[in-house]
Amino acid sequence: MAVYTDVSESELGAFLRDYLVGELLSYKGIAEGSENSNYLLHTTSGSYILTLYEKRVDKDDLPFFLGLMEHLAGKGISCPLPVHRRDGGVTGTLAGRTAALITFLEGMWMRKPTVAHCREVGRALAELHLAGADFPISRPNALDIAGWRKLWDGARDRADEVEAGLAAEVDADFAEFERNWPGDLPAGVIHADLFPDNVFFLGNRLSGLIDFYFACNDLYAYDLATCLNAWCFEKDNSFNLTKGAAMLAAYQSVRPLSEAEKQAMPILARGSALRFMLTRLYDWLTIPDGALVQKRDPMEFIRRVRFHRGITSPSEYGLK
Ligand SMILES: Nc1ncnc2c1ncn2[C@@H]1O[C@H](COP(=O)(O)OP(=O)(O)O)[C@@H](O)[C@H]1O
Ligand SMILES: N[C@@H](CCOP(=O)(O)O)C(=O)O
Repeated sequence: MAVYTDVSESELGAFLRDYLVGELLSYKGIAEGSENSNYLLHTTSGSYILTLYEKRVDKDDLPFFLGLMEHLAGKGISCPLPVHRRDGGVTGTLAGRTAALITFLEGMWMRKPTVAHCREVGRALAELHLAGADFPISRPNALDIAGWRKLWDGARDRADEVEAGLAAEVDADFAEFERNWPGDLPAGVIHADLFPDNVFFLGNRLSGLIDFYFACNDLYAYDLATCLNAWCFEKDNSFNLTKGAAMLAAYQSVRPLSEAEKQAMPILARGSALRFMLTRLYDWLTIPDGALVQKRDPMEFIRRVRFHRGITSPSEYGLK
């Protein structure tokens, strides 16, 4: 459960007086998510999500994240909107944390995504890339290779507790990424964490995207590689070629990939898998047992790294 910070009714009531959202009727902590504390609120004017920003969100980045949601929504992307306070601001302080209120999005995330869902996500990701292209603020990716390195420095000594030999394996990957990571591909605003729990559906139709708190400027194809990792592997860790092909074709129906982007897909997918393995590993080793958050398995993503290491052609992802 991701509620790191408790909020009392009186504190919340006082916080809401700065907004034009009516009277608080009820609120409860949301069990899902892992980065921030989230509450679902019902007021006399409707439903809202209250987010209290925790450790991985730098408060100076909030104008980027919240401004991006407004920008994308203005371009027709279905995503939450920050609710403005009476004084025009979009953040306040609650229970000692910076906090924001955002609009509630209808829909639910897919525990078992199908080919049709993967297709919808491919198209939505490309639309997001196009819609974000003229967003005026930029934010470097804090989880680029240098950011991975910092996580690794904090986890390496204990990595072999998770699997014998993991430290040496990841060291070798780093050496290759630091030598061969592509730098000159098309780049712009990316979501950077478009996993199934961040995409809502009503039936088979995508109803919206949430959780822009890793969004940044980086390679578009890297964002697509993250979606391949997040959506197109089965529970037994096998890659589902039909899902991959559907996602990639749908993406390209909106934003065709250049030949260089296609050729870079194996290393991008492998790097993206390592990035998620590292945040998971770091959390696995540092979050105390019994904390109210569901820890995610780092091994799921080292298996993806291994899969991508064996890819010799982008066509093995179903890329045309
Ligand atoms: N705008 C929204 N509308 C409806 N539900 C939301 C919204 N934002 C978040 N949620 C709910 O809160 C959960 C956690 O949100 P998320 O942004 O993924 O948190 P975290 O950043 O901590 O991972 C989501 O899985 C969803 O159930
Ligand atoms: N998607 C990441 C974890 C980030 O959690 P989210 O709830 O903010 O999407 C992973 O699977 O490791």
